[in-house]
Amino acid sequence: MAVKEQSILNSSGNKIKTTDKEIRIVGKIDQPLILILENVLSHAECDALIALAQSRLQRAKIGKAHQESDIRTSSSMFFEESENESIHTVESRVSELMNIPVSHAEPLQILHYKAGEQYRPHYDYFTSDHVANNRISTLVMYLNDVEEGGETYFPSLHFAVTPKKGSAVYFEYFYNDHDLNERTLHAGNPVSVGEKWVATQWMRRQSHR
Ligand SMILES: O=C(O)CCC(=O)C(=O)O
Ligand SMILES: [Fe+2]
Repeated sequence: MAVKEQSILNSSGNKIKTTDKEIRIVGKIDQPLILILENVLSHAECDALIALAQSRLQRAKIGKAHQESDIRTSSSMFFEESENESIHTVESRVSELMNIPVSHAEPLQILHYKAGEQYRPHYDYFTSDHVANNRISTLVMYLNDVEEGGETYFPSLHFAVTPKKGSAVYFEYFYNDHDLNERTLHAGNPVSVGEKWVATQWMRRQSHR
């Protein structure tokens, strides 16, 4: 059996304490490390992020050419770094939780899916050969409860995470073993009923800001 690779997060025990929150680990896969986390954001913080994002949403643009694409049919926006008190609080907590300095963080992204919208299976890391400062980990925070559908789905692991307001799924893909990284392939399943709001934090290997 291969040697277990080091993970970024210390996930022993059933909680992770940050300066201002006690986050509960309610589910876990080991290799690659995937954690289901509760109490990452308060309901008030979820509502505030949605309200701030709502007016600034554009049709999701992905890829170098920034074309609209079927890969992701949701709408998205990015907050400016620490653009206000609540964004700053969330960024600081998330960086503590993910055990990566905030200087490695990409801008916090908000995604909004309406019924029928989805994000097809993808890797969060860049797969081209010469990426100098690739992504290493992701936190997807759920800002609302979805009536039906909209799970975050890991097809290689046959594992689905149901969105729950204030909860999150964490995963990392900085492993030397490429198979482990590839197992983090994931999708946002189509929303069947209702809508879905998430905030995504991607972390880079080195400073990005
Ligand atoms: O909406 C989801 O459940 C997944 C979002 C996602 O994969 C991403 O933002 O990279
Ligand atoms: Fe993703």
